[in-house]
Amino acid sequence: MRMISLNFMSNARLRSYLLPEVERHAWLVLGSWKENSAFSAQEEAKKFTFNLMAKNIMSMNPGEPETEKLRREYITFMKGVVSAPLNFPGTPYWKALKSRSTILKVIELKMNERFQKMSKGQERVEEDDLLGWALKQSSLSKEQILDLLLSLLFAGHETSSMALALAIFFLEDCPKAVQELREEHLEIASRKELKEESGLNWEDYKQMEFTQCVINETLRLGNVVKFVHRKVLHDFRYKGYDIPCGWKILPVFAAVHLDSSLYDDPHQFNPWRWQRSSLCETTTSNFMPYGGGPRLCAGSELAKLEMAVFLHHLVLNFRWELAEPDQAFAHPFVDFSKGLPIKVHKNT
Ligand code: HEM
Repeated sequence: MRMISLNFMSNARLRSYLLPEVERHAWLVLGSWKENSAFSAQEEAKKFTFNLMAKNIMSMNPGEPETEKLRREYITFMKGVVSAPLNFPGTPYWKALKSRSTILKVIELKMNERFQKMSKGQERVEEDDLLGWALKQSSLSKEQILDLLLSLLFAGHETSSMALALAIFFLEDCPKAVQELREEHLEIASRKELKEESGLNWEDYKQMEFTQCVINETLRLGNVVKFVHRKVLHDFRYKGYDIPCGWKILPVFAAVHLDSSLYDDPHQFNPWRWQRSSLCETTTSNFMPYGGGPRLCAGSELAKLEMAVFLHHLVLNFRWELAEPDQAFAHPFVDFSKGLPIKVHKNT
């Protein structure tokens, strides 16, 4: 299943297929923003990443009733994922279980429809999605495919939308970074205008150097995934402590990312720290927002691309401010208590 995910988000697919898709979905969301009216930036970021995933996993189109229903079910599901396990009508846990089974039914329906089409040779070119790929892998059972699609829909939109919301939040408080970001993207946009090109390409993306610093700093300070679960496979000794085989351990990334011996002034949003070459080389031990080892995030390159492309159009087209004060908290997933309400003004 990991191999299918990795192939689906391979470098070649990112360049040729997913980049234009990401840009199209970013525009769909940003194009609907209304001047001077307050809305939840977190919800908008979720809409962007969810629609992108739903389209590329199961060819579900943004805005269509079934896609909207699935998105709403997902929101209910997420609200109950970390609630007390009280399974009686009305509790968040009960609602989450109901939503999970509705989501699985929708995926199963899509799977059956596709299976029928494939057996009749009626598959359409635009349905070159993850579901199609998974069905062609005869080694996967129906349950495994359901599990793969559900996991990717979850892994692929909750984290990157939160990272994007955090970037919007940190940047709002750092006008100098917004200014530098805007200059970088204006340069890319004017170069494209000279060449009479439309639509971002891979070379444009590779020019987004300061943007990558903003993304790194957002992930370091925001800690979208604070820790992961691991099981100890053999006895080992760490810093004088004996850790026995079979124990569960939680490597806490946030502790590393906010360690003042590794990062100066670690609670400060400072994207420029990533411009220093020594830190740019730091990937595995000091900076691990995508985890590490054999379970390293399969979608890290897609996540970076999503954030960079969204930020490109955001800074080129809008200025924004918080419509009311809000704060990110971890419970244990990072969330904004008010959904990060913002107001935008179009750049003239
Ligand atoms: C900023 C955004 C993201 C962050 C911070 C993030 C973080 C992580 C982390 C920490 C893990 C490791 C979990 C563990 O070791 O137990 C992980 C796994 C995973 N992520 Fe991401 N992720 C992001 C975006 C994405 C996206 C966009 C996708 C897919 C479209 C994705 C797909 C996956 C998958 C499939 C795994 C499981 C890998 C495996 O177990 O083999 N992630 N992610």
